[in-house]
Amino acid sequence: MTRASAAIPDPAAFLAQIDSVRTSDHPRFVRMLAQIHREAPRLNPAEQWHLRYLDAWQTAYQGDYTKADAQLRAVAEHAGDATLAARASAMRLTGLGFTRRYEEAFALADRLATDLPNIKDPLARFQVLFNLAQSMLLADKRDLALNYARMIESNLPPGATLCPPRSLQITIRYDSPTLTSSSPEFHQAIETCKAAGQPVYVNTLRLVMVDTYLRENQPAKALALLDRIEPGIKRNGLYAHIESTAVFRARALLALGRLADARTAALAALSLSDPNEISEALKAVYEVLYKVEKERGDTAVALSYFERYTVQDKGYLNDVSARALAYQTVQQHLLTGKLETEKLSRQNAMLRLQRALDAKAVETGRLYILMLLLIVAFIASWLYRLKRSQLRFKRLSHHDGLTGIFNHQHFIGEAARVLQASKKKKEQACLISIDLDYFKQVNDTHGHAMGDAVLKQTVAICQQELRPADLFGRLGGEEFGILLAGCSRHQGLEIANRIRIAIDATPMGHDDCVITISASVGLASTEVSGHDLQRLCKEADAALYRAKGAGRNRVVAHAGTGDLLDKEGIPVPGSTLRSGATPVSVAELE
Ligand SMILES: Nc1nc2c(ncn2[C@@H]2O[C@H](COP(=O)(O)OP(=O)(O)OP(=O)(O)O)[C@@H](O)[C@H]2O)c(=O)[nH]1
Repeated sequence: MTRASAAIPDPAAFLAQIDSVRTSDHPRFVRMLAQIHREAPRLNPAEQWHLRYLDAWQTAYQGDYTKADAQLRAVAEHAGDATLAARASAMRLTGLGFTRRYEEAFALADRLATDLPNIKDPLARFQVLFNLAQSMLLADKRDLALNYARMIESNLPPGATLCPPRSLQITIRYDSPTLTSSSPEFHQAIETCKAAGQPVYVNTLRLVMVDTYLRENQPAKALALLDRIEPGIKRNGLYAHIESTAVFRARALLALGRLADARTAALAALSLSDPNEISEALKAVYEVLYKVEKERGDTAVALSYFERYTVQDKGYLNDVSARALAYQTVQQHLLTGKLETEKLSRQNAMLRLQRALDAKAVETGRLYILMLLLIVAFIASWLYRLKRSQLRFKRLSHHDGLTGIFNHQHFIGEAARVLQASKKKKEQACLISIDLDYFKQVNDTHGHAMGDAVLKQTVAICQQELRPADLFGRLGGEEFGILLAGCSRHQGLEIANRIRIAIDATPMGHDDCVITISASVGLASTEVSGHDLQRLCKEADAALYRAKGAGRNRVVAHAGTGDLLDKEGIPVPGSTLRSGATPVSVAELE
């Protein structure tokens, strides 16, 4: 929608301008308001709400506080503009006071006071503070009202003058004995507002001055001042001022003894208000009428006015106590609310603490479980290592470090056990004793390392000829023992000779140094020697000794006739046991 044809080129600026002349030039305010209303359909939503606020303000200005309150509430709740909402709420405070909705007024005052730090717009802040001061005045909390007035004074919005806070301070001190018609601050406030071009404030202060003259029993001065200010008051059209002017005029005329004029003025004042309402103004009007009629001697009419006066007086007193009560009630509610909130927040804190404790307990529990698991894992790993080293030590204590086969001690122990079992099962077994020939020469010629390599390779060759059940051990330097379980003497001789041949035939040593070596073998069998290990050892050693003596590289079996093997390794009774080209002699033992 275009605004090219609009008479008001910038509605927002125009609205701001209307806003600024509300009290300084009220007739212009009314004219401008009517002007922008003609263009209302062209306004955007924000401008519409601003206009509605100004309409509400004017409604309150004219004295229709109930209607104004509904309008202001709509602005506060739906405008979606925090500043305008604060201003509308501030305006509502005064109207709620006038319509005697004191509890609502004080509750709203409290909300606004709490929200004050968030109200950043200087004009809105000014308006909130101003109306808060007035609501405190309503509750007869003059000290609080003065505090708000001073806050306004020390923090004026741009373009504002000292007029509003100064006149507010005078209003707050209204009725106080320290404020007289000659108090300099009174006159200074009037001058400040005059200089600021604020006729509404000037009139407020002058009306307070009129009332002060009346209280000081200076009715002539009061009347003179009223005569002077009445045209301006009528021009500005502020209902509260018009009503006060009429009432003060009646009071002044009565005090001057101008009974007929006083009566006329009082009836004029009465016509401005709803006679059934309770107000300070009506109370004053009925008092004037009662006194006028009494002076005139019309007792019946005087009595009827007196009755209305007492109703108003009582009503007014009730109203004062109602305000005080409402204030106390709101404070009590707020206090209860605060206590309730504190209680709730204490409970919340307790709950939070409890939750934190529970969480800590769970965490501690987890920590304990973790620690326990760690301890268990540590113990398990420690036991595992212990077992492993036990096994290693056991193995080391049972086996020969160089070749890995049983050491002498373990071999003897195991051999005794196997022989024992063989004896029980009535099985035969053979004990073979192997000794490498001229091994010293290997060490001397090729070094100790070469000797070790030969020993290991000899073991490997022997193992190829053995069965899993056979026992194999290193009995000394280059001497080995084999116990063949479940083995006849002939079988034993075959195995012994295969071992001898294999040793003799296998080149040993390193890559760069290869040698051949032979072994002499002695054999004892349970068939001849029985199952006693000691005897078997002794007789196998003796056979070995004989093999060495007979020229080495041969197998000699102890006793019996099948102890000699031919060159193919077939046992031949009485023949020589030898291999390859090496001439070997065989001795038949015993
Ligand atoms: N390299 C090495 N040599 C060993 C080991 N144990 C013993 N010997 C050596 O084996 C040699 C055994 O020599 P001797 O008892 O004289 O026997 P031999 O030289 O084999 O002669 P015969 O048995 O008579 O044929 C010694 O020189 C020992 O030092 C060992 O573990 N490693």
